[in-house]
Amino acid sequence: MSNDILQRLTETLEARKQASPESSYVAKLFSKGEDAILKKVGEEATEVILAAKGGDSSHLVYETADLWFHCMVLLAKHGLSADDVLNELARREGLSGIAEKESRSKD
Ligand SMILES: N=c1c2ncn([C@@H]3O[C@H](COP(=O)(O)OP(=O)(O)OP(=O)(O)O)[C@@H](O)[C@H]3O)c2ncn1[C@@H]1O[C@H](COP(=O)(O)O)[C@@H](O)[C@H]1O
Repeated sequence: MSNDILQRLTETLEARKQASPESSYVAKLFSKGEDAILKKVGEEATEVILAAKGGDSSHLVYETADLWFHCMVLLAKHGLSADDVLNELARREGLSGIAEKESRSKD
């Protein structure tokens, strides 16, 4: 799995912060402020649930991409990026490894 797309998208989102609102979808969303971004995250999360219930796997992937994308816009708004989330997941993986080793050593 490659994180290149996340890196490129992160750079694009950062660049959109300086762009004029009418120039692009992301620039317009940034200009509307955090509540507009949060609204999109909420809508896309609902669409993911409906897609999962609908049983069409390609639709589920499509809606999940929309949700991940809007979460990345939200992270960018807060000066964060996908890297911060990946680091948190890596940290948890490390923790779960430690917990697993601890439980094995007790056996
Ligand atoms: N990955 C995405 C991406 N995923 C989803 N979307 C947009 O998110 C919106 C999804 O919302 P909806 O499904 O509700 O559709 P909508 O009715 O058009 O949305 P609203 O106008 O109601 O907000 C659509 O307008 C999609 O085009 C995205 N827009 C942009 N990107 C990436 O962001 C980059 C920068 O985008 P621009 O700012 O448009 O250049 C692009 O190069 C892409 O890589």
